[in-house]
Amino acid sequence: MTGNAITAEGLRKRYGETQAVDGATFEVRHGEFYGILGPNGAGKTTTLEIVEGLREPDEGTATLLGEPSWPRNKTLLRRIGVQLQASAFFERLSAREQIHTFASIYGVPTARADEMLETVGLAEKSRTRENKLSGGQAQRLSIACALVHDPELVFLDEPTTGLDPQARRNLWDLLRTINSEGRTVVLTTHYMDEAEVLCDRVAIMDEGRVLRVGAPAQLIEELGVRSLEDVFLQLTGREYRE
Ligand SMILES: Nc1ncnc2c1ncn2[C@@H]1O[C@H](COP(=O)(O)OP(=O)(O)OP(=O)(O)O)[C@@H](O)[C@H]1O
Repeated sequence: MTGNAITAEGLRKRYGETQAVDGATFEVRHGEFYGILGPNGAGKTTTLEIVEGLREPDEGTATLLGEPSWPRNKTLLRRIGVQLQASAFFERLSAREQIHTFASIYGVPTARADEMLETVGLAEKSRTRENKLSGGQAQRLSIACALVHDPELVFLDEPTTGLDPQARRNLWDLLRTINSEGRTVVLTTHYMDEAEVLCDRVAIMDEGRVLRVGAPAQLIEELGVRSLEDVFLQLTGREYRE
């Protein structure tokens, strides 16, 4: 495929007095595992919402899979997967009912939805209600729902937040598989070790701008530091977790 999976140029978005995104520019290649890192309030979520076509920028343009993100494009929405927070599940439904609901929205056969539950290791929990799933299970269900229509590109917003180390590692394996099947993966995370092991490249964001982009190892070398955590500290002048 030619061109980039995502091109974002000079994105700006203001909410009242807050300049949430202030000229964000970056590109994601097809098949890339791309991380967006930044402290709370850096503008990551707003930037992704603009790229996904869910929010109109005040300025700038975003191109997603070769098409403009805005005005919202229904054909494009079918080609991308957006992981919703576990709190966005339909109330009182079981894991299987949740994913069947997503499948029916996209016209996907229920057998495919059941397969997806199995892929994320939730076949045994299919009859469990959303509010009875553990944190890791709920994250895996939300990823399964985002993948049920076999999108080319997946957006994951802090997929491993709040998980114990073993559950995080299991999810890393799943995310690697998703990417190795040829899908572009864009993820935001608060964990530098996670970005370091998973991402081909990361964009470091602060105050609505992309400060630097590169492969984790390359950034570490360029700045002459020991870890991505140090890169972050050096570029933003602050600890990642405040
Ligand atoms: N709908 C909104 N209305 C008003 N202000 C908003 C809105 N959404 C975000 N903001 C503000 O814009 C700034 C950027 O928020 P955003 O959620 O994009 O950052 P983030 O990097 O995703 O943060 P976090 O890591 O905490 O999720 C913050 O100061 C936030 O308070």
